[in-house]
Amino acid sequence: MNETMALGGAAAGPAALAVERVSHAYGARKALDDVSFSVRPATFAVLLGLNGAGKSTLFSVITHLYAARAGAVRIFGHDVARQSGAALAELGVVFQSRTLDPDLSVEQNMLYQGALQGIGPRQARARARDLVARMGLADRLKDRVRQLSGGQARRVEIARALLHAPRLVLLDEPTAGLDIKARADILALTRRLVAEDGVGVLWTTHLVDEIRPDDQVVLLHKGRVLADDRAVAVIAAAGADSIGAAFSRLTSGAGEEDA
Ligand SMILES: Nc1ncnc2c1ncn2[C@@H]1O[C@H](COP(=O)(O)OP(=O)(O)OP(=O)(O)O)[C@@H](O)[C@H]1O
Repeated sequence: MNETMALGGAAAGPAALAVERVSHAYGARKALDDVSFSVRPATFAVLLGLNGAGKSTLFSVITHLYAARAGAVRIFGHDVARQSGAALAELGVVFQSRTLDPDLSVEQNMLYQGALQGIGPRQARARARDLVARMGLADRLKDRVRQLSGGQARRVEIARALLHAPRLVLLDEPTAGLDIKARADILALTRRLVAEDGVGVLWTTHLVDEIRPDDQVVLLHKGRVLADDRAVAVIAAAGADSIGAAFSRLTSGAGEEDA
């Protein structure tokens, strides 16, 4: 039985995300080398890797900004290259760089996204209000994004990514640059989406303290998947006593021939 089946069971319908033998290169530089893993629905999965591991490249392939040189990506069974509309309808994305308009209000940013997604204005307004409230920002709906803290703006970005009710959300280093409290808040809110709404999450980070024992961890290093299992199992398989120690053990020396 492979790890994917162990994590979710093979008979439970399509994976929220299936990355199948994906490779990508920038010229001669291999950024992703035969990457495969999957994320079951309603699962919090962590894509863990150091700078340059290939995490952002993988996000670009999953969101179809780049066409993979080889392999396929499926979102709830829909191939992102051949059934992009159906695949992307199930997907919400929070990119690493800030993408809100600072001069528009929180609500205007949300409604703009609603228009892009083809959601009617009444429905978009109601959903925006609900999601912003769930992110703990009900009283900031009419404020300009410029007036928010970095953590609050991140929460708006998460709310915006959820506007079209996707069942899979990708977050690329969402806590980068935030203080400890803001990081913890965003992590807790995102975990709640998994537990209460059944959203599948792929959370990219290089910070091992964001990982819980039961989380799925996909360890990406120099474009290759070195481990894919629950954190406790990754720790045990590496003969380590923490995910940090397992990470160090698994990555030391691995893939040096490509450096
Ligand atoms: N546009 C590009 N052109 C050429 N090489 C690139 C480009 N983007 C990324 N790379 C290279 O591909 C590899 C993977 O980079 P990528 O940005 O995907 O990693 P990452 O894990 O997201 O790192 P970070 O945490 O720093 O964003 C690196 O060696 C990087 O230098």
